[in-house]
Amino acid sequence: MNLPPSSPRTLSSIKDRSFNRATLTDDGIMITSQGHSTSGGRGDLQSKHFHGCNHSVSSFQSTPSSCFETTSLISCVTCLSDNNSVEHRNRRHSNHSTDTAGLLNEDLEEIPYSSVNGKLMVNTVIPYGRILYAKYLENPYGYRDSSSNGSANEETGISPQLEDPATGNPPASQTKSGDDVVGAQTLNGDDNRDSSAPGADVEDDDNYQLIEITFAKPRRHDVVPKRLTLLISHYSTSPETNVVEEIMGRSYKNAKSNRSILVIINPHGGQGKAKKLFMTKCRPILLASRCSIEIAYTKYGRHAIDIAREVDISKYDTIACASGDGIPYEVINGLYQRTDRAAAFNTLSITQLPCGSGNAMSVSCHWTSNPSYAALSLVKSVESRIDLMCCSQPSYFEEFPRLSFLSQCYGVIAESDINTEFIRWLGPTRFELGVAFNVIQRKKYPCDVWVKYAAKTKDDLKVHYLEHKRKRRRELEEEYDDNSQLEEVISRDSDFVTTEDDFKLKFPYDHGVPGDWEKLDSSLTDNLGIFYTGKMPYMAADAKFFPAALPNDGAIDLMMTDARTPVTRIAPILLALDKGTHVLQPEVIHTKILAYKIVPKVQSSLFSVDGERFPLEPLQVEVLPKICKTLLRNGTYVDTEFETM
Ligand SMILES: Nc1ncnc2c1ncn2[C@@H]1O[C@H](COP(=O)(O)OP(=O)(O)OP(=O)(O)O)[C@@H](O)[C@H]1O
Repeated sequence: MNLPPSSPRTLSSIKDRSFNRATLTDDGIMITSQGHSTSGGRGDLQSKHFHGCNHSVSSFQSTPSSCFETTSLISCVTCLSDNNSVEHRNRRHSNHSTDTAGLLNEDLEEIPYSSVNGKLMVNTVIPYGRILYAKYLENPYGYRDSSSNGSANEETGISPQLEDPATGNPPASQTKSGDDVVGAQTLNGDDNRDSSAPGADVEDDDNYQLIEITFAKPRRHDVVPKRLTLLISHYSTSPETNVVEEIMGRSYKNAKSNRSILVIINPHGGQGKAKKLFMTKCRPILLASRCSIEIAYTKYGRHAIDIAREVDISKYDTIACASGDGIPYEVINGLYQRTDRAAAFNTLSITQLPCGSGNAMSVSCHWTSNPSYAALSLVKSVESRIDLMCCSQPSYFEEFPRLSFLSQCYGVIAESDINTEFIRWLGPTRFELGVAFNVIQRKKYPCDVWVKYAAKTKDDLKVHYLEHKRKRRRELEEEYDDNSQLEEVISRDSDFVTTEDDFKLKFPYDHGVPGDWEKLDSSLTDNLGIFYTGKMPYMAADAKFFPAALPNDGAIDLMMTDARTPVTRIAPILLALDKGTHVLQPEVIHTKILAYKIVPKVQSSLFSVDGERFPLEPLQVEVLPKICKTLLRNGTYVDTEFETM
């Protein structure tokens, strides 16, 4: 428990008057008055740079209703919010003076951490979505933060103390004893501040408590943890309220705090950069949020299957794959092979920190391919249920079918994904080159396909999509405008319990194709170009292959093309992939299905399942509804804007 000072004694005798005062608003902690600055011109520095709010933009940070942003903007508070948001830029330019924006973004980025405790503009709001941790500070009366024992992991020796995000080292301001120095400011007033300076009004000190918050602050393309000490009025809640608990409650609304995470790092992932990306971009955010983390490195191909098969599920609530999409695929399959698999899927949320070359899971679930933003999303996300797909082929189904969370493909895309691995050094370009090469050749991949439809036509599909999406949105936003009810809805989703029955296949491979499945017209399947099924909207950072995919609508999205389609038509279709509008084109078949079987009729080719090579054998797949828990930012996939297409 994070207890306030045990006596209502005031801070009025504290000589130091340099802390900013703040209050809690619906959106975040708002600075209400400035402590006077004695830091040798920080204020000057701020005003000097007043005009330059230089935000960078990344296509996956566009989050109109993001929990990371504030909604009521008194100042340009989003400069402490999502600086990569297109929405943010628009609002900034329409609603606010760039002056204020420039101050917060530019200057705080250039100056050391301690300066965050200097003058912050009045009305600046630090959104709850950015607050990682709050605690009462030790004060001159000897009250100590009773909650600051953190969650250091004894086995790994990982300390929850903040580290330099760039190096992973403790910050220079940490004392040898391990006590945190609050920036350059201490309550005993030995920082040469002039307590009689203007702005040091003392009359209402009774109503303030000294609280340190740690928040995720934009720095260049990333977010990094920063500390800030504030005098926070408890009249912003009620005098009896524990302000720190109130801040933590609002900052982790619908999210689980203090996660216990097993991080699996593929050291070869992301062309060998995965470990460094995790250590420098993700770990500081997780530790600042008081998550406990243990790290396991994959030592050989498919090692993550063994790790997940053997992991002690009582120790963790989350497995975070600091990798590409290959490791989550292996983790899901390792869990599936356990005798206690239902318990494993009920206990653990499987998530990705995008440190690989293919990061579709993070783009879809955390709405970003940036590792630090994904770490922030991880700690703030809602535990949500997603459907998986169960794949059976003759060579392995009797031992264990394979679970797929992302996609299966055959034809042009499969060959471009897998058969271009020898030019891996080209990065994502290799895939695009492969597709272009195969499409120009108009290469055909004959096969037979049977499907069990969930929504057959494009009109049916739109209805299905809108019904499921609106149902969820209605639950979250309209019907449940009261917070307690909203929490009820969200917990209803995460409380869904997987049982062993949920793993039983409705359509076992050896039972043959059921009579109510439809065989697709052979004039199409004998000339197939692309066969692609998916459960997440993005297959890569700029490939919105399945704009109608939903986390748990109980259906798989299928798209197909005919290899005879003229190149002049197929080229614009492929070029529309970043917008997702390719599925609207008449040449593209787009449908929702519950299950399918595909029997290839070529001598040499392959299947790609979640980016892994699978044998050229008949493949039968069915959806397993809501079987897996993951972390979704705001409880949904990234918005694809499919309804407005
Ligand atoms: N130590 C290791 N040695 C060899 N292979 C490994 C090792 N660790 C993991 N792998 C394999 O690396 C593959 C790719 O992993 P991941 O998806 O994390 O990386 P990636 O950078 O996105 O690569 P890809 O471009 O292949 O998707 C997986 O099949 C996994 O089994």
